[in-house]
Amino acid sequence: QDGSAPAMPYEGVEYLVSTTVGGQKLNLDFDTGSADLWVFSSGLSAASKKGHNVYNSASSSTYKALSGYTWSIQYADGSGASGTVGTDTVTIGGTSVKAQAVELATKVSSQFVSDGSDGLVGLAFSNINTVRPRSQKTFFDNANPSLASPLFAAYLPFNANGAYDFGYVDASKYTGSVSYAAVSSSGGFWEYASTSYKVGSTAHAMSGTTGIADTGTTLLLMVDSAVSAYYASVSGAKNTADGWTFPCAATLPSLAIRMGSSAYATIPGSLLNFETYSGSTCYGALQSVGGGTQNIYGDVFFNAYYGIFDSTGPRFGFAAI
Ligand SMILES: CC1CCN(C(=N)N)CC1
Repeated sequence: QDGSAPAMPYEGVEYLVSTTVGGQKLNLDFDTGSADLWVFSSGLSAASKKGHNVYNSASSSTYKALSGYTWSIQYADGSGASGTVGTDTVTIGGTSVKAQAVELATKVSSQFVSDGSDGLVGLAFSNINTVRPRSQKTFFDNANPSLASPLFAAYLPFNANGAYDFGYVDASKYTGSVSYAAVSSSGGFWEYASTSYKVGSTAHAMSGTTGIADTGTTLLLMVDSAVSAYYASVSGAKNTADGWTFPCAATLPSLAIRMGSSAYATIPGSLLNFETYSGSTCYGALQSVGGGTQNIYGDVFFNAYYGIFDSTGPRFGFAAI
């Protein structure tokens, strides 16, 4: 059954969705860049639990342990978590899954202790789920057969309440028409070709590069050729040990990103100043992805576009918000 759940912005770095697991309410970070649903659990140390809602499987009448199953995940930023596994009823907005694999964290890295989320809902493809000895399905894969349309969508406006829609595209959340990029899921991500970009109106090739639609990453992370070309047009921009900074008074050009083999998605300059770095120096929302040829289009992308994760194809749809 279809549903929509509010997504609340948290400190400009993520969006949290109130989710019930076995009737217990948790604020979870929806992450289309991973495929594990894991929660802070009663098995964590007191220090790790500080400031978080915690799931206690012992007080859920619908919890079933998966004996001998474990999970362990490391994220790109070096953070990580691990623990045990069971199933329980998970409800997000109006969409419920009865026997969803719920991964109970018995260890979490310091980044998660200081983070606002009580865990993650992985919405990438189930082939990268870390549960062993048998990998488990994502909430979307489990819910999919019960949805009117086999898709979910992310509406994440800048510094405002957003939503995740399951089973339908909400035409009230975007303007103009939807464009689509063909997705290759073999790497586990909502990944598509992204082979050129425009800084303002100047186009540049980005041959052999892909992008992933990643609600679990805050910024836009791109290959160095694109990031250098962008900041070459920003006077006073500097690549510091912490990343690219520029004078807060600088006028930032727009960045148009080619999505698949067709349309461009244009991020306005106003969304490309992430935060004050120090004094009158600001920190860019566009930063280097480090190595490789896979760009990571995070929340800043979704601040400009409604994102449609459609399992038909699969394909990724985008429409200006
Ligand atoms: C490719 C990486 C992107 C960031 N990640 C994530 N959102 N969970 C990890 C994978």
